[in-house]
Amino acid sequence: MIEVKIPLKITLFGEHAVVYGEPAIAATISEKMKIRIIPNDKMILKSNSLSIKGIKVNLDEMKLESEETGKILSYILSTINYFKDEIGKQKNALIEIESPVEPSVGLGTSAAVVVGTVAGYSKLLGLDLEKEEIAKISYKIEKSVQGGLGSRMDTYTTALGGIMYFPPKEGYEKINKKLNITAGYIRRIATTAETLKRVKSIREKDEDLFNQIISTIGKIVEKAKKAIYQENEEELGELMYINHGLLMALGVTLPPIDNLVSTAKTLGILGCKISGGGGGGSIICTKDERAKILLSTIGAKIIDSDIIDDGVTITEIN
Ligand SMILES: Nc1ncnc2c1ncn2[C@@H]1O[C@H](COP(=O)(O)OP(=O)(O)O)[C@@H](O)[C@H]1O
Ligand SMILES: C[C@@](O)(CCOP(=O)(O)O)CC(=O)O
Ligand SMILES: [Mg+2]
Repeated sequence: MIEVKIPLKITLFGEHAVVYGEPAIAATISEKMKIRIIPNDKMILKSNSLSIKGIKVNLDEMKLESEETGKILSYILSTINYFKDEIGKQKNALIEIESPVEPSVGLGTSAAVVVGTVAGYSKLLGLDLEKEEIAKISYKIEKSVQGGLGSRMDTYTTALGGIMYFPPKEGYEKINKKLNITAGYIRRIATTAETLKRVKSIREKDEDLFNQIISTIGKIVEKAKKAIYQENEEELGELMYINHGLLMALGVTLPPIDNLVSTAKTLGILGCKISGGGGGGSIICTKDERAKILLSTIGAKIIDSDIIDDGVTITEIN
């Protein structure tokens, strides 16, 4: 059996803008997804956290049919197909996913699923991929499932681990600094793929205005990078509020989250913002007990958001 552990991630700064070539900063947290790959006579997927709405059962073939099923399976199926079509290798396995959170909460669950499956399945196929290679393949797969939309941020962060700065357009740089964050999430209806399409349509409506917004986000990211290196938590917090405001301008925030963020500012919490794809999902604040209380008032689930250095880990258990 192969067991893969993949950390979830928070986006500190620059989500959405990174998709259009701007810089971003993300970090892995102590919440981890586990994927076990067990050789099997059939290809089977098992997951502890798939809430599938509107299930239909085809009694002729005893098959489960649902719109959600396609969405849920897409990242795994594309990974299996990648190795079949591009590498010419295939082996049946039971793929078991154990996630500490529901799918699609802005914590990089899609990247974790892809990175974990690429890491574990390639091992089963006898390939010994470096973490960077896992990140590269996973990025390609995640982007293709999302209809060609998406950045390298989530897959590279979850594969390589730590606080990661992504310069404009390409590359990455690990930031060896400490950061303390409080985080939680609320359920969201739209997936990141769907939110990305909506953001793209805003761009098509007024490209000039859109470019102004995302380039300002890019400037915030560069200032935030400096603030992290200088351990200036006040500056960092202030930049989180500004980044949130621009994400609101892109239409990816929600009223309860906007209220929380502005209440947090009034209370003197150093910084808060939405994190990830938006439309609900994750909220991060500078570490503060009051932020936990605020998150609970909107029904958010608090997560273990200690920033860790690990990326994906693969263990073979015989
Ligand atoms: N526990 C899981 N088991 C199987 N697939 C999952 C799981 N969690 C997430 N996924 C996949 O990731 C998709 C969600 O991606 P996305 O909306 O980008 O969420 P996130 O913002 O957390 O990355 C789901 O539709 C599903 O395909
Ligand atoms: C919105 C985006 O910048 C981050 C999405 O993060 P998540 O899937 O919501 O965890 C998309 C991307 O970078 O590919
Ligand atoms: Mg995702």
